[in-house]
Amino acid sequence: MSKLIKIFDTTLRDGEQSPGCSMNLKEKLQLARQLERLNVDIIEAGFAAASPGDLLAIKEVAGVIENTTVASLARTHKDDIDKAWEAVKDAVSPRIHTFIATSPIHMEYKLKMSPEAVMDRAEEMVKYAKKYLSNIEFSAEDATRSDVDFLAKIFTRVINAGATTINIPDTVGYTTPEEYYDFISKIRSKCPALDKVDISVHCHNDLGLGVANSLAAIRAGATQIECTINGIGERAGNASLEEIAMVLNTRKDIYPYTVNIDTKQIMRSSELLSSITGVKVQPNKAIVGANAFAHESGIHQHGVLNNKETYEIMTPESIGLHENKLVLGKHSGKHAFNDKLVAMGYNLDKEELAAAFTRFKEVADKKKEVHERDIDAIVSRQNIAVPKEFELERFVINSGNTITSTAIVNIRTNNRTVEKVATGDGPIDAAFKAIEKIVGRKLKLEDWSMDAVTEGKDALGDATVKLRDNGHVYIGRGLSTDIVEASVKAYVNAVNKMKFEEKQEQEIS
Ligand SMILES: CC(=O)SCCNC(=O)CCNC(=O)[C@H](O)C(C)(C)COP(=O)(O)OP(=O)(O)OC[C@H]1O[C@@H](n2cnc3c(N)ncnc32)[C@H](O)[C@@H]1OP(=O)(O)O
Ligand SMILES: CC(C)C(=O)C(=O)O
Repeated sequence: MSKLIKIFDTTLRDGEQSPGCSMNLKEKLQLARQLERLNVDIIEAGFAAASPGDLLAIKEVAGVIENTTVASLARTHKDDIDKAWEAVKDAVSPRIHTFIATSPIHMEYKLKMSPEAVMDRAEEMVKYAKKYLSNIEFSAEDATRSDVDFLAKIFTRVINAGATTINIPDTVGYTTPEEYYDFISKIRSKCPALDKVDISVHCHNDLGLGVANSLAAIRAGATQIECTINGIGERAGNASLEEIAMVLNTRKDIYPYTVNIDTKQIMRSSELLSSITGVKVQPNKAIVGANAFAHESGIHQHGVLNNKETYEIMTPESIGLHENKLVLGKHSGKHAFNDKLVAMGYNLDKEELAAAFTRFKEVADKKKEVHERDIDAIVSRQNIAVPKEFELERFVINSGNTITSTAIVNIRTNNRTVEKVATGDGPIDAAFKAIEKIVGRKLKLEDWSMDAVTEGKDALGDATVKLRDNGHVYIGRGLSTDIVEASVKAYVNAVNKMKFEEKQEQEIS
C-alpha cells in the first residue's frame, strides 16, 4: 500500500477569506456535506474565535459530518483554543489547529514578540489544547520566510508538547518548488521529531505556484496537503484541491501515493462552491474550467475523434463530468428522481427532496430532457435552501424596442399576495424594481449575470444576482429556461438570504 497523502480542505476557512466568498450557515453545511462526499480527510470548518457565527457554523458542521475530521483554527491564545474546542468537540474526529507566525518580519512588526516568547507561547498553547484532545495541528505562519534552525527548534518543542501535525505553510506564496523541497528537507534533517508526526503544507498562490509547491513538498516528505476547492483563498488563493487530486491520480508513475478523494465528486464540488459564492471559475481553469475538456481546433478534434487520448490526459468522467444516457423528463416521478439523485451521490432530506422535485418538474415542463447537469443545477444551485419569506407567484412583463418596459410582479409573503408595478430599463430592471417595492427597501444591485447550464435553445439559464445592503453582500441564484424568470428568482433568492441572515444575526446577538 502506497503512502497516504491526507487532503485537508480549508475552503470553509481560508477559502472564505477570499473577498466576496463568505457563506451563510446553511451554505457552509451544504458545502461541508459535499466535502464529505468528495472524501477529504480533514475539513477546516472555520476560525471559531473570529465571530459567534463562525463558531456556530463549525459546531453545526461538526454535528453533521459523519466520518471526516473537523478542525477549527485558533491563534495561540487560551480564549481562541477554548472556542475552537467548543466548536469541534461534538465532531466524530475533532482537531484544533493552532498557529503563530515565525518569520522575523511577522514576529517583530505584527506580533511584537521576541522569537523566544513565540516559542514559549507555541509550546504552552499546544499543551493547553492537549487538555482537550490529542489531535492538534501546529502551524508556523510564514514558515517559508522563517529561519530553518528556529523552525526546527519550535517544531521539536511543540511535538514534545503533543502536536500531531506540523504545518510548514507558504503563507505569502513566496517560495518555489526547488527551494521548498530543500527547505522542508533541511528542517526534517534538523528536527528528527518530525518523523513521528504528519508534515503538512499550506501553499498560497501569489506567484501561481501553490500546486507545484505542494507537489514538491510531497516529494520532500509532506503527508498532508492543505488546499481549497477552485483554489479560492486569501489574496490569489490557495493550492487548488482538484488540481492536486488529479495530478496525484493521473501521474502515479511519478507520485506513487494514495489519496482518498473521490474524484468523480470534483465537478459537483466546484459547481456547488461557485453557486454559493457567485464567484465563477475562469473558463481555462485546469480540471474544472468550462474549456478544460473542450476541443476547438480541427487538428485536435480530428485526433480526439480517432482516440481521445491524443489530447485528453484524463477523462471528463473521472471528475464527474458526464452525461448519463438515462434521461429524466416531465413524466418521471419522485421515485425515479430520487433514485437518480442517490446514484449521483446526493443525500437529500425529505424537505429538500420535495423542493428539488418541484423544481425538477418546473424544468421538465419546459425542457424535453433533463440531464444530469440540469439535475446538479437544480439540486446544488437552487437548493441553497433558505426559508422563503418571499415567494414568486407570477410576473407579467410588457417590453419592446419602442416602449418602456413595465413589470407586474406578484409575490407571496406573510400569507398574502402583494402585487407591484414598476417600469425600468428593460424587462429585468423593471421586474427588479417591482420586487424592491414589495420588499419595501432600497437595495443596491451590485451585479447580475447569466450563464447557460446546458446547451441548445432550451438551455437552462442560471442567473446570479448580487445585492448589497448595510455592507453585506447577498448572492441569489435562479434557474429557468426563461432568462427573465431566472433573474427574478435569483433576485428573490438573494432577498430571502438577506432576511435569513438578518434573523440569524439577531438570534446570535
Ligand atoms: C494566515 C491566515 O490566514 S491567519 C487567519 C486569518 N483569519 C482571520 O483573521 C479571521 C478573521 N479575523 C477576525 O475576525 C479578527 O481578526 C479576530 C477576531 C481573529 C481578532 O480580532 P481583534 O482582536 O480585533 O484583533 P486584530 O485582528 O485587529 O489583530 C490581531 C491580533 O491578534 C494577534 N495575533 C495574530 N496572530 C496571532 C497568533 N497566531 N497567535 C496569537 N496572537 C496573534 C496580533 O498580534 C493582534 O494582537 P493585538 O490585538 O494584541 O495587537
Ligand atoms: C494559519 C495558516 C495555516 C495559514 O492560513 C497560512 O499560513 O496561510
